[in-house]
Amino acid sequence: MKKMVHVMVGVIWGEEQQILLAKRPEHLHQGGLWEFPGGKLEAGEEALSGLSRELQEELDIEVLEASPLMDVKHDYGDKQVFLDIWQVSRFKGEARGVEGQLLRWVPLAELDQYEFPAANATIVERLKSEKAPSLL
Ligand SMILES: Nc1nc2c([nH]c(=O)n2[C@@H]2O[C@H](COP(=O)(O)OP(=O)(O)OP(=O)(O)O)[C@@H](O)[C@H]2O)c(=O)[nH]1
Ligand SMILES: [Mg+2]
Repeated sequence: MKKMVHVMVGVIWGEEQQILLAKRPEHLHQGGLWEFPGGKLEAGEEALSGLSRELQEELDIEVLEASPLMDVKHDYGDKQVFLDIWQVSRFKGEARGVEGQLLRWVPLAELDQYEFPAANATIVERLKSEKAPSLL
């Protein structure tokens, strides 16, 4: 059986209800597509710690407030992922692409215009059916 990779994924909300997207470098799995920042949970690591660590490493921001949104399992054939998706409603610092990745703040209504890995379709649907956390 293929092993399932546990991935922490952050839906990061900006002050004007935009969401932060990052472009995956071409050479990586699902490269060239847009994604929500995040990465693999390490052995023995708590979910929120893993999310905070990944966002610190990739974006140089400090997560101040986050809550679980949903889980998505997806089999890419070459790789099976368990996406553990959290919404980040408050953070400290200004996000930058530490690993050279392109970043873009995208209004919810424009998410459809971006190409995501297949597993992300259900996340985008879910976000479009909801309002930004600060408006709830
Ligand atoms: N970060 C992120 N990963 C996603 C998304 N959707 C999705 O299918 N994935 C998959 O989840 C896995 C995440 O791995 P990653 O490459 O970001 O992991 P990482 O940051 O820890 O990098 P590493 O390879 O250096 O350990 C990839 O297989 C990627 O294709 C998403 O929206 N965000
Ligand atoms: Mg990553």
